[in-house]
Amino acid sequence: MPASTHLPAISFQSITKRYPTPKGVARGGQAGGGAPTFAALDGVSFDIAQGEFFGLLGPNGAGKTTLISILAGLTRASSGHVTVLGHDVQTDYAAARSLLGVVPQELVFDPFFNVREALRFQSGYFGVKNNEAWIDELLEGLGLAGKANANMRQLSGGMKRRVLVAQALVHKPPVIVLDEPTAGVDVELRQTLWQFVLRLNREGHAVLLTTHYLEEAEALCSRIAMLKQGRVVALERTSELLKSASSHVLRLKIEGELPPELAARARVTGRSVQFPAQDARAIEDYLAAVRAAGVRVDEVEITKADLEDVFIQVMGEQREAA
Ligand SMILES: Nc1ncnc2c1ncn2[C@@H]1O[C@H](COP(=O)(O)OP(=O)(O)OP(=O)(O)O)[C@@H](O)[C@H]1O
Repeated sequence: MPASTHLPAISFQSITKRYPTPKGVARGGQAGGGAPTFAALDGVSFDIAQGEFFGLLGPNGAGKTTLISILAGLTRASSGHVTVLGHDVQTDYAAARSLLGVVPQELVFDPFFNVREALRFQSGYFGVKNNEAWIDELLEGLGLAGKANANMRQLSGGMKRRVLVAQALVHKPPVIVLDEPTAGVDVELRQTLWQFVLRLNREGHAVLLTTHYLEEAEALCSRIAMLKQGRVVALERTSELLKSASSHVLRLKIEGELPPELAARARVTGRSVQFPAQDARAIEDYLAAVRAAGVRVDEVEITKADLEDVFIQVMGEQREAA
């Protein structure tokens, strides 16, 4: 990799982004006495190292896409700086952009090209010549080889997403940004995509991933930042985050409805409920409380906490603190 190794792949330095407050929303304050605004991002700072696989997580509206838009130079921060391998995304845009491969959330494509042409065009945009060998590798690695001559209009949504990934990687960027790349995507594409991205990561490419699939983040990311209402509320190695959570989870399958005070402490998915449980005493207490509420228990399981449990715990703590 050409960049000097001590530089972070990405550095977010005190990023704040203010938007006008939509009518009827009570959130936020006033910037400089003008129209009311709210902070979609509020002093966000963290670095991603070269070669790191980093996860950016947060509920809807937390500010993930806004942060990525600022990184990609599509949106301007109200204050703060972002650098990509030392290049500022505002003052040194061309250099920063050429080091980034951004896979956007939305399916945007040119309907007049076939797949190979779209990739050649994108190579030209980045000034990369004689790129056929890498384009072939992208087509192969992303399961697109059979569609190389298909027009973009004829592709299914999943295939279009593969092309978007290939387009973002066509200039072999050292920093790869994936904004919810697997939303609504089938198992096969997920596996193809992760295999290919993991290969690039092993070869030294840094990856920034946003996803709502926490099991993917847990499996792939070595470090994770959690955003809530524009602020970083957790920034840790994934292994440390998992250790910090309640060590176990009591999972029950129930018949009936939990009383609200118990439901508020559980993760409820239909008939399945899960309680964070530090020790055997907590497990006994939850079981007794469920029984006392007259709710029938059909299945009981005690398992280790996963990233989703941590996420719910961190977001819950933030809610209580607020
Ligand atoms: N152009 C805009 N004008 C005004 N408000 C905006 C604009 N873009 C985003 N927002 C607001 O900023 C906040 C952060 O939005 P953002 O899309 O970054 O969240 P997100 O974490 O990516 O959410 P999701 O998981 O739903 O994609 C939200 O409250 C959103 O409504």
